[in-house]
Amino acid sequence: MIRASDVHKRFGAVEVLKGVSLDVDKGEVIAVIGPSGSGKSTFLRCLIHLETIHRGHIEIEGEPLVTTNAQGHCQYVPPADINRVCRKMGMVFQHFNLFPHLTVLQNLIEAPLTVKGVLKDEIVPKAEALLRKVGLFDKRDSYPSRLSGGQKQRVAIARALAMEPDIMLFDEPTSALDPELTGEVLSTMRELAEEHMTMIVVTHEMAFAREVAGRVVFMDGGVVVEARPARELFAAPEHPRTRAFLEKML
Ligand SMILES: Nc1ncnc2c1ncn2[C@@H]1O[C@H](COP(=O)(O)OP(=O)(O)OP(=O)(O)O)[C@@H](O)[C@H]1O
Repeated sequence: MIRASDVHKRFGAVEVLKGVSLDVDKGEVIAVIGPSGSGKSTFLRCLIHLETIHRGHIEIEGEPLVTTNAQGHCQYVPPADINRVCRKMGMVFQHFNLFPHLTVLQNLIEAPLTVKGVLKDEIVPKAEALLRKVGLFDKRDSYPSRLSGGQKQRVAIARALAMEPDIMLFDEPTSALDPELTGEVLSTMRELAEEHMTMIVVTHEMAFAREVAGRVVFMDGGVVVEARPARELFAAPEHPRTRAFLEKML
């Protein structure tokens, strides 16, 4: 569950998020769509504290990450709490961000061992089960450089899942892939959605947004223009900007 309200973010003098609000319930799958530069990735990165915000409130699974008082003073919770709150989320990036010097299995177990202090005997079978789930058990001992882009991204998803997050954030997970490799990644994500994982997916894959997301958020110019059930938004966009964007994309 995520509650984000009135989130503002600047890079230097440029305000790229101008009061973004979004509530995501447990088990919801949200697709965030919109033109390039509209602030989609920045918003996602703010949710998991890869970027700091200048104003607004963010609450993850009922716990505050950052609040803003009546005087407009923005305050994050203490660092230990930031880490604990952010560990409730896993993130998958456009460019996979796997550790190149570690094998596939080592990539999966690294954070559970070092960040969570899970015992190796406990995490290895879990990691192996996750690799089976994403269809890559046979790549257990391979290094990332030997994998295709689609395989790397499925490892990245399994690695995020190894931390047992409540929420998964995906930042354009198929944008760096050749078109023939996007399907395998999208079907892994579709499976997660069917298992009722709470997911926010920043994507240019309109078919995925329409078929898998429960709700679609259209962002433009650093604001949420409309956020509605996927079927409704695609069938009858309310805002002219949404309509113009969809006409270009579909
Ligand atoms: N680290 C940064 N420093 C300065 N400006 C940034 C930084 N990151 C993003 N921006 C700017 O913020 C704006 C929003 O970028 P963002 O990546 O969030 O957009 P987006 O909607 O995800 O775009 P795309 O679909 O192309 O990925 C852009 O103008 C971008 O250039």
